Amino acid sequence: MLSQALSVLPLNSAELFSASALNGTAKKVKLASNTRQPNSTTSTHRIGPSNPSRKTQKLNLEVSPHRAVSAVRLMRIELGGAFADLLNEQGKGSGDNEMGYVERTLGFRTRDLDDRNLRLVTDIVGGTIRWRRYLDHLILSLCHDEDTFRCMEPLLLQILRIGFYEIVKLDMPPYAVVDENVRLAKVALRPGAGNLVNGILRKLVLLKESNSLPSPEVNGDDRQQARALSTIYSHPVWMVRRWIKFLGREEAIRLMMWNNSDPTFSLRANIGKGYRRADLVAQLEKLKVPYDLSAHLDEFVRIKTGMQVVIQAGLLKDGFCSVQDESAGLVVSIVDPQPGESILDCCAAPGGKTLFLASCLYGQGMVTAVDINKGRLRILKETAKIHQVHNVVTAVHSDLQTFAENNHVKYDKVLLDAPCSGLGVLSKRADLRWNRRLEDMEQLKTLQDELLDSASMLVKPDGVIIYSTCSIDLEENEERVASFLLRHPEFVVDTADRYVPHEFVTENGFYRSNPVKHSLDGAFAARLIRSQ
Ligand SMILES: C[S@@+](CC[C@H](N)C(=O)[O-])C[C@H]1O[C@@H](n2cnc3c(N)ncnc32)[C@H](O)[C@@H]1O
Repeated sequence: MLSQALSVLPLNSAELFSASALNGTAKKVKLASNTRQPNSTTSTHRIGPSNPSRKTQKLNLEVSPHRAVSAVRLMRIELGGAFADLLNEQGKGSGDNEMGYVERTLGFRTRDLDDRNLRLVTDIVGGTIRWRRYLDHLILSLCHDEDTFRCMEPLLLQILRIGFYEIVKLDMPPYAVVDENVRLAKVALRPGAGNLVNGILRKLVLLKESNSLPSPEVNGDDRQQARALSTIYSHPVWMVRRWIKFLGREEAIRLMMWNNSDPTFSLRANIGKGYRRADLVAQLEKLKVPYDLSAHLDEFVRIKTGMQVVIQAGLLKDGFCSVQDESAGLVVSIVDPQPGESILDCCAAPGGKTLFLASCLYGQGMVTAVDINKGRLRILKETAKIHQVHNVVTAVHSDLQTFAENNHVKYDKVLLDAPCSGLGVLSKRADLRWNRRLEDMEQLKTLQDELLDSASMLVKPDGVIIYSTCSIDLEENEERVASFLLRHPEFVVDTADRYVPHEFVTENGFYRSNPVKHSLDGAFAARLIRSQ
């Protein structure tokens, strides 16, 4: 299925050792030698009894652990498209699991990551990915020639990107950054790699200190201007061109700046388990995590920092709360679930909206959660149990089209949270901008139309279908709805005004959150009533 082909899958380790990080070309690369002799500070340790299965490992105390882990994680992401944020890994354990990758890639382990190091890894990885195009522009301009850049080993390139990001965007003390990254290159690769990093980073420091970092001129025709902006704001050219066309240049720039900013996260108190926002707030205060109450949704709070603390306190694992952006919570407001209703969630996994919908039923009614992806559906089922809403959730593993053809039950409400480009969530999904291609948009639109047709077969007379995406793209949103209404005149728009604050309602009566205006992820929903 196209949707599966477009999804971002974690990297398998065999690929890690055979694919090229550069331009997606499949050439054999040597990341680091596993036969390297231990250097003077590399000692052999048996890691404690907490994991007896571990064999003797080389522990390197010389390199800074967060840089080594960041470089390896960056390679994994670039080579395989894994998620960039720690939320997708299991809190503290993520550093531990990751050490296996570090050892296989670099030939040594580092000290285990403490909380501070974990935060640094998240910041460095997220920022380096976001700014990749801009950083590469700087690196290229400081390389001896273009070939040096194009043929650079993946690990060396990541070390340079980290150094450039730390100096240019984090304004860290430059000579400490140079020393640390030179050491990493020397130990993980070879002395000559360290010399190269030293030379290039020192040139960068001089340019920065004299305020003369090279920046492309924004002039020429539309394409040339888009190219320059795409380098300055570090986005793919096709996205920049598309946003300039649909949003205008100034708004496109504001959107890119939002995408490059540190993401904020929202937490939803799990009412299914009897917790209210006041309980969540009490927990956050106990943990000293700063928060803001959501202005739009009763059970939500926003946090800018402290996600690690929340994870480690077990609030997510125990089902006390969920991470859910308010923009997604507002889609559930558009569904307006009521106790006793039968609701079909067509593309449900991993279940963010299903769980919120189910908790609003207070034990009466049913959410049928369909998804084509078995693994993601398993997560949905497990989380429904933890959240104690499993009594009102039925999970069905199926292609929606097959389900619609074979299932004769009709539902009061049908939510189609369609597979989409994710262009509304680029601030949180740092790597996504580099994985999307213009060609994806056409394929996604076809899939969205097909899924809408299937979903519409499952709505009762007078029932409602809600079409939603986490995209800000007109063609995936308004245009899909317009095209659906032409094919299905039996549906009419029910304006979103009754369900969400007016500031989120478009002139056509749809729900739309705008990252720049609302400081939330971008999302869209249309509520359509079946008249016959
Ligand atoms: C945007 S995600 C859904 C997110 C989910 N609603 C949530 O809030 O967590 C889209 C989902 O559509 C599923 N999907 C894609 N094609 C499908 C199909 N033909 N039938 C059923 N599910 C499909 C994908 O597996 C994916 O889980």
